[in-house]
Amino acid sequence: MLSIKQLNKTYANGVKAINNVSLEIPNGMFGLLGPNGAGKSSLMRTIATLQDPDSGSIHFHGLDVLKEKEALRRQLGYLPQDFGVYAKVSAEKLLNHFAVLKGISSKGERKEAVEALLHQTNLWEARKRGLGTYSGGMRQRFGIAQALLGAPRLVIVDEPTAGLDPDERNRFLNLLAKIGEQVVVILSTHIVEDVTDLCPRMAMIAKGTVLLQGEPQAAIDTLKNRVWRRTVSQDALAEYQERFNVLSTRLVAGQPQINVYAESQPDDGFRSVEPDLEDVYFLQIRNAGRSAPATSAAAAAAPSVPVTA
Ligand SMILES: Nc1ncnc2c1ncn2[C@@H]1O[C@H](COP(=O)(O)OP(=O)(O)OP(=O)(O)O)[C@@H](O)[C@H]1O
Repeated sequence: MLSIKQLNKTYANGVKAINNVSLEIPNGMFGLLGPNGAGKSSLMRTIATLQDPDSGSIHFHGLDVLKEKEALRRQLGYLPQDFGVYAKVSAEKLLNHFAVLKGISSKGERKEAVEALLHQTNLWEARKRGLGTYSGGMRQRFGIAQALLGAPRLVIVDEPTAGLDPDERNRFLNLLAKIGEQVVVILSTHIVEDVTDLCPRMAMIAKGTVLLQGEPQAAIDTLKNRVWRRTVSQDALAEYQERFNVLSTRLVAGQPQINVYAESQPDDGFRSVEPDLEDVYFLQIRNAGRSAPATSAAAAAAPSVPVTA
C-alpha cells in the first residue's frame, strides 16, 4: 500500500536523519517507534511531501509520491507533532475553515462533514468553545478531526499521545483504532504501549535507521525465555548494570527492579518473565547504541534480535 524504498536525508548540518530506510506499510495501524531524535518526524514529513529526501522512492497505491505531491496531498490526513491552533476561534469554525482549504466547496457537505467529525472525536459539546480553552487531549482530538477531513486514505499522526493523561490517551487511541482498516494509519511515537495497544505491524527506528520491522508479537517471541527479572538494592544497581545486559530499570516501591537479557538464568535471584515489546525495544536501542563504543562487556556481548519479515 505504502512502499518506501532506500530513502535518505542528510540535513545541511550533517545530521543523517533518514538512513537508507525501506518500509512496506499495509492498510491498518502501523507503529513507528523510536527515541527522541530517531528521525521519525523527518520520515513523517517526507511521506507527507513537506520535505524532499536526497534519494529513494515512496509509492502509495501506485502513486509516485515524490513526483505527484498534489495527488498525494489530496489523499492525506496529517497531524504534525506541533499542532498550533488559533486560541480564540471555536473548534467548529476552524474545522469548517480547514474543510474549505481541503476543497470541500459545498456548504451543506462541509456542515455534514464537520458535524460528523465533531461527534466522532467527542468534541460536539465543546464545539463552540475557543480552542485556547481546550485541554491537551481535546486539542489532539481536534487535530485528528482536521486530519480526517476529506476522508483521507493515508493518515499520519506524529507523537500524538505525548503529554496526555491516561484517560485522554485511551480516548485518543480508541479514536485512532476506529478510523478503519481501509486506510493506512502511521502512528509515530516514542511510547512503547501505544504500539503494543494498537498496532498489528510496526517498525523500530533509531539514528535514522530501521532496526526491525514486522509484527510486534513475532518480535516479542524472539525473546522468549531470555528475559529475567530481579529486585536489587540501590547500592548494587551499578554493579548489575556492569555485569549483565540490563534492558530496563524501574522503581517498584522505591527499589530498583531490573530486566536482564540472558540465554540462561543470570543468578539465583532472577526469575524468568514473559517478554514484552518494551524488552524488544530496549534491546534494539541498546544494540543500535553499540555502533558507538560499548560501555560494558555485557553490552558488547548483547546479541541482536533477528529482524522479522
Ligand atoms: N531541519 C533540520 N535541520 C537539521 N537537523 C535536523 C532538522 N530536523 C531534524 N534534525 C535532526 O535530525 C535528527 C532527527 O530528528 P527528528 O525530529 O526527525 O527525530 P524524531 O524521531 O522525530 O525526534 P523527536 O521525537 O525528538 O522529534 C535529530 O538529530 C534532529 O536534531
